[in-house]
Amino acid sequence: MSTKGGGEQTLTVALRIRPLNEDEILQGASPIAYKVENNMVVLLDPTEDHDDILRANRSREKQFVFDCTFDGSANQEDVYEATTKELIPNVITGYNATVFAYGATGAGKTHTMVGKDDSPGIMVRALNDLFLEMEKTSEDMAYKVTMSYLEIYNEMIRDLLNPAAGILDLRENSKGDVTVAGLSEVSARSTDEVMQMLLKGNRERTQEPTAANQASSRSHAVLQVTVRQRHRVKNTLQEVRTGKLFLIDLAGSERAANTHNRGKRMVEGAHINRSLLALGNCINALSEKNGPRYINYRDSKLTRLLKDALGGNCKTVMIAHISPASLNFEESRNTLVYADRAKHIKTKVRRNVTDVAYHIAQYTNIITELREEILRLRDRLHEQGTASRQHAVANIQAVQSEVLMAKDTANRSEMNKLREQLLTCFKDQMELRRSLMEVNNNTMEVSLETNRNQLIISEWDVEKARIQQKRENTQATDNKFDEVDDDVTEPEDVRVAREELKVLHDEKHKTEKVRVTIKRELETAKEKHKKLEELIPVKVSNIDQQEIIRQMCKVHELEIENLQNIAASLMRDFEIKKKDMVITRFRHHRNLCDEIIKQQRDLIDDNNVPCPKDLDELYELYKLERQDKILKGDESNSQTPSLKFLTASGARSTFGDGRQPSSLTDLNSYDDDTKVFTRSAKLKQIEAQWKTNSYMVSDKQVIPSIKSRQSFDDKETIVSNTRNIAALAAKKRTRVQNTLLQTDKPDKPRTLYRPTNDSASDFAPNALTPSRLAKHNKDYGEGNFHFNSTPPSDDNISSVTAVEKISIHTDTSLPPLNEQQYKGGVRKISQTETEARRRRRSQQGYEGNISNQNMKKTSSKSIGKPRVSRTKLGDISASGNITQIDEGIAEVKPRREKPRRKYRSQNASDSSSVSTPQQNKNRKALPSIPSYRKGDITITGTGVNYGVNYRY
Ligand SMILES: Nc1ncnc2c1ncn2[C@@H]1O[C@H](COP(=O)(O)OP(=O)(O)OP(=O)(O)O)[C@@H](O)[C@H]1O
Repeated sequence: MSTKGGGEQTLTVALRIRPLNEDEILQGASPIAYKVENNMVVLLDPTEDHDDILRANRSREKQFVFDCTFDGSANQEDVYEATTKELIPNVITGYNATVFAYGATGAGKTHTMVGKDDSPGIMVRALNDLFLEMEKTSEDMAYKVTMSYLEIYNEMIRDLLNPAAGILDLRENSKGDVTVAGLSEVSARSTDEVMQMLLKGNRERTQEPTAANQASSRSHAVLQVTVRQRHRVKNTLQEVRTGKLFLIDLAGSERAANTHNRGKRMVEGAHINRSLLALGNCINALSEKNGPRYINYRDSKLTRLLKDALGGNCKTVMIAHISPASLNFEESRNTLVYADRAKHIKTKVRRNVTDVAYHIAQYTNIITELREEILRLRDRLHEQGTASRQHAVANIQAVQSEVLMAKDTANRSEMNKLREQLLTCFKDQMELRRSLMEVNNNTMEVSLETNRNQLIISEWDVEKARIQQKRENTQATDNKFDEVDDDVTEPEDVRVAREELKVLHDEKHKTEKVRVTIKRELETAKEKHKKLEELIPVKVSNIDQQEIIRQMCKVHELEIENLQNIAASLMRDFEIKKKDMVITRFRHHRNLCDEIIKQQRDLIDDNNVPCPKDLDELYELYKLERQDKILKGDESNSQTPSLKFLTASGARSTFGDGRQPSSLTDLNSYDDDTKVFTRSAKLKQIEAQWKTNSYMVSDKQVIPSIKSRQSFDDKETIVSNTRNIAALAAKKRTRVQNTLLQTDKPDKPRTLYRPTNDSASDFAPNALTPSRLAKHNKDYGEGNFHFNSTPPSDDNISSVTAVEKISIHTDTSLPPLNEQQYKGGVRKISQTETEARRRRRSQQGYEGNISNQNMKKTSSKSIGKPRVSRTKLGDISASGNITQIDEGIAEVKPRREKPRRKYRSQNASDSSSVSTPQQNKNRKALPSIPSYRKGDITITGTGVNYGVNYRY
């Protein structure tokens, strides 16, 4: 082994003054040692005798200067930092270093070197730093750390790490190197392992209580740490640096007087003192100014072990300890004197380097180790490369992920924006469409309400004309032609109806304007929607998101379709209700005819009026038809739809109490006011006759029973009229048969009656003639107003075309109002004209002389004509048009009652169902009035709430 570098260095001496302990304070000791500045200590002599003349001029205090001093305020860290820390790097790099604690017993040596758990001493701190320092250079250098821990107790060496080894011997080789034979040298790889071994060794150390120290160390403890350092790469010539660190806690010198030791303790003390004396002698010798003379290390095992530390190749630090108590003045002074001498001790510090020249035989091992090192380094590089590659890949993926996320976020944001815009557009469109439907609904309601008011007005016109006619008749009878009073007070209802018509007219225009505006806005919204849809592929790149938006649009289209279906359904309902209204009207007319025929038949039977065979046959045929219908349920069914409709529609029930008629009698037995088709006064009277089993033959005459009808004396008239009816029936039947022969085809259903052309030609242009009825049915059947099965477009939701069709259709299918009536005026019949008519009728035999000719004439011209039939019995049909119903039975349209009875005049209520020839004499033809009251039908279906859930 050689030593390189370094040089001669003096011993570093530090002094630590511990605080006064409790015992010392109790004994009244006073502090006599003080630290002055960083490296001076002042020791006062507490035994100064002022009477001693010889010492009178001597100073009481002694000053000592050391490399560093510590007083009671210094902690373990301060002492370690100042004395030991700087030695650690030197030890690692191959230098020897020794730190030993010197001082009297109880001065604090063990406290400084070993310390406690909460305040570890120099040993723990130095070992900890040693491993930390090696870690710094572990990449390039390989270290091997071994430690041994021994004590010299009573001049015997014990292995504290292996106490079982017993007493160990010191041996010295030829080079003078001192070793302990059999001392265990334990390898340590970490600080923890070193600490565990140190604690174990301390537990094995001999400590006994003395008077001076409760835990007095009775031995010198030597901890040796050897660090071998070499480069990791081996060569054929390897440099190995070996540094040794000795950490020594000496036993304290003690005076028997102070320790009061006896026996074993006294023997221990003697050994301690002898070894310390040998140490002192060595220090004295080493510190001589003239250079060291012979140094007797062999006097004690302690000095032999410290040979290198004191005078050899070692950086040595001595930490002297003293008590500040005046009681320990002598011990403290001695320690200070020894420490002060030690300052002059010089050592030659060199690095311990061993050059290992390997034998050729070891080359194989070296090569193997080198290869292993290469592999290790490669693996390490690979690991680092892999780790860095993985890190790079992870980084790239993270960046890509972030980019994708950002892109996705941007895309999603675009989609959400577009989606919001589309949703807003959809909602706007739906709102507009709903508004459009409401407007259309309103238009329909306005149309219905207009019709209703027009009817009220037209009926009043009829009523007014009738009242005026009656007055004219009265005045004619009284020959007061000059005093005709045309002033008939118009009822409140009619006045209201006229006002309502004006309001409705304005309302219609306003509604139309709103409709146009809404349509325009809807077109704008649709344009916007179209543009937004075009933006979908541009703004949304994600296919799935595009699909989501497209599906959303599809949902919107379905919502529109749904709305269109609702609108179509409403229109259909509206149309059905209209048709029901018309059908019901004709059913009633037919029932009325049935009733008339029945009563006429009863009259014939009751009076034994001879009836022509043809008439009988016709009647039988009629009965058969009737029974057939009843058997088929047509009779009841014919009522049901309209009744159901009326009840369901929320309007007034046909029979007020919600019942439905089961027969013709039922139909006629309910209160008029609740009926859709109000019964005429005549029908009411007929009902009254049924109830009282009486017949009203004139306005004022009531016959209790048929058999007691004494006043009804004109049997001849009845016979005559009956003959006329029979003749009429025969004629009709002949015509029917002729027509059938001419026009019937095998596949056509046989009809009993067809109007001839000539009679049809006489019909009033607006009356409901058979041909018009056929056309009407055809129109209905062919769906003049129909809805496609395909979803309607916006136009057939929104357009009022449908409503207009309904209006047109309604106007066509129902007997129209006279233009004059629509205008609210009634054509005045002048007295001259009235008289002329009267004369004309007189010439034609209407004045009670009814002939076959007259009857024939009447029958041929009365069909569909808005005029009065002047037959005695036929007066029943005086106020209506004779029309044809599908079974070919002549139906008489009764003059309908007014919608509002309250404005019916008293005179009007007196109208008889069977008027006398006298009464019929001057009667004018009344205008044709539709026999239904539109106002009685409330189309509540058009007011439904178009609740369309708009969700996406
Ligand atoms: N700097 C200090 N601060 C506080 N307490 C201290 C200090 N130094 C020593 N002491 C206390 O003084 C007592 C004696 O110390 P210590 O055992 O270390 O003395 P010693 O010199 O080792 O004695 P011995 O030679 O008998 O073993 C212990 O209780 C220790 O805790």
